[in-house]
Amino acid sequence: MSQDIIANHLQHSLTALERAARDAALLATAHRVAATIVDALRSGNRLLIIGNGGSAADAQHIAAEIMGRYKKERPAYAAVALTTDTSALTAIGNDYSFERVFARQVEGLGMRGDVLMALSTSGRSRNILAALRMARERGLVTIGFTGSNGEALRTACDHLLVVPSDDTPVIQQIYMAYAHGICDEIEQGMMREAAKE
Ligand SMILES: O=C(CO)[C@@H](O)[C@H](O)[C@H](O)[C@H](O)COP(=O)(O)O
Ligand SMILES: [Zn+2]
Repeated sequence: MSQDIIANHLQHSLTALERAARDAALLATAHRVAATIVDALRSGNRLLIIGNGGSAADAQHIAAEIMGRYKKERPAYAAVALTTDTSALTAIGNDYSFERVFARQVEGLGMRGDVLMALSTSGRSRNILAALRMARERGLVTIGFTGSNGEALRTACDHLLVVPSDDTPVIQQIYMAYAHGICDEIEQGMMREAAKE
């Protein structure tokens, strides 16, 4: 092992990313996730995305790819990160509890057929689990992105993408690599379907 902390991080990330890229089950889940989101968007439903910390930033990043554009010029698709409204987050956190910050927004905004995408490296964040339970109650499709210790999310999610790492930053990097691939597939899938109309 080299003394170079940054080089070590890159090497460790690369090894985990190579493992993730070769994982056929993971790739199959990612294709199902993209197809699920295309179905929902084409039906006029929305993609809601949640996460804490770095994953809150990732939630916003993914929503921006879908609402803005990934690579191609096309109409906007309905995606929103529930991590951005500081008034809602502080009011709900203050008046109820931090555990409710996403569940309450899912209760208010989520409609049957919408998709909730939950990013949690540990799979144990209580506000994420509470939001997934609320999503089920409201008839949303639930998608989880997590790391190898995130099996707690399994029963709460219709589709669970488990990245083969237990290191929080590396999990985030790999699920963003998958998320970019999924955004590409969503954009191409939506444009293909629109061209048939
Ligand atoms: O970005 C990082 C670490 O890389 C942190 O901000 C990290 O996201 C936070 O500790 C989160 O609270 C972790 O939550 P989760 O992924 O376990 O649900
Ligand atoms: Zn991070």
